[in-house]
Amino acid sequence: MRVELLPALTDNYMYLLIDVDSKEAAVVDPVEPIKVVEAIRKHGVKLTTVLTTHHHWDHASGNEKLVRLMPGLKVYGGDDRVDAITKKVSHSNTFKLGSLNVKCLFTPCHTTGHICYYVTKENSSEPPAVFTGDTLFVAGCGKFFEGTAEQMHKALIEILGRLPPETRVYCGHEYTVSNLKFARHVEPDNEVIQKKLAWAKEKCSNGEPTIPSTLADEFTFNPFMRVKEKSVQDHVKQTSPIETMRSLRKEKDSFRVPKE
Ligand SMILES: C[C@@H](O)C(=O)SC[C@H](NC(=O)CC[C@H](N)C(=O)O)C(=O)NCC(=O)O
Repeated sequence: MRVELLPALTDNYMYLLIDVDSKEAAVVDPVEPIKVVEAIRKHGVKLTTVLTTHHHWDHASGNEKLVRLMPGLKVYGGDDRVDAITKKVSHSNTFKLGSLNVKCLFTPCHTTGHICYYVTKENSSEPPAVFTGDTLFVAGCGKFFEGTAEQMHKALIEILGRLPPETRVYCGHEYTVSNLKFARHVEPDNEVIQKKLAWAKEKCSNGEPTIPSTLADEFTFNPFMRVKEKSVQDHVKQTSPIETMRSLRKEKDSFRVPKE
């Protein structure tokens, strides 16, 4: 499989997912359809599928226009509020994209109908990929607009956290630097966070993406995936992972990101 990053708006990512064997492609959250059409032409692939992570305008508002430009597209999503939806999916639904297998992971919390898409290639040593929308970001997670700490704990730890550690994480926004500044505030003695922050600042100053990450790496620097760690629990003065999740989210919602 091949994944092309397509930056959109100010800090969103769309992704072109290509099955190299069949040249069939899907696009994740095509908020800027013209850029998608250009990418399809550039890569000479056949777009058949739209994977929508959630209904927010900065992810789903390009669906209608893309379907008008390319009639016949299948539009997947987990919420009736997703524009132009043709295939409503739920947890563990699977389908094929050429030779790739796509599995839908229901991760409600940022929105009630949020879906992550987990992609594997059979009989291949290629690492899997997961498109996490606004559930899991590099070093952070989405705001709990329509859900609870229990739901985000389930999404991050029990669903995404149990995928193979080498799984590549493709998220919905470029928030890595600000997320790592919050992670550093939570765990000032965590050297992995310091190194990842220096790396992410360098990438961003060169205009390069910090995506993808891996699930194994997220467990080393993402405070929302480290809610079992004593250092993280101590920071928020909690002893349970779910209460730690709740407290971290509350604190980050009003965290003032330092300039440096
Ligand atoms: C409605 C739509 O705009 C979103 O939900 S975007 C995801 C959301 N982003 C923000 O609130 C913007 C601020 C952000 N902190 C930033 O770094 O620029 C979100 O869930 N953010 C996660 C977070 O931890 O802030």
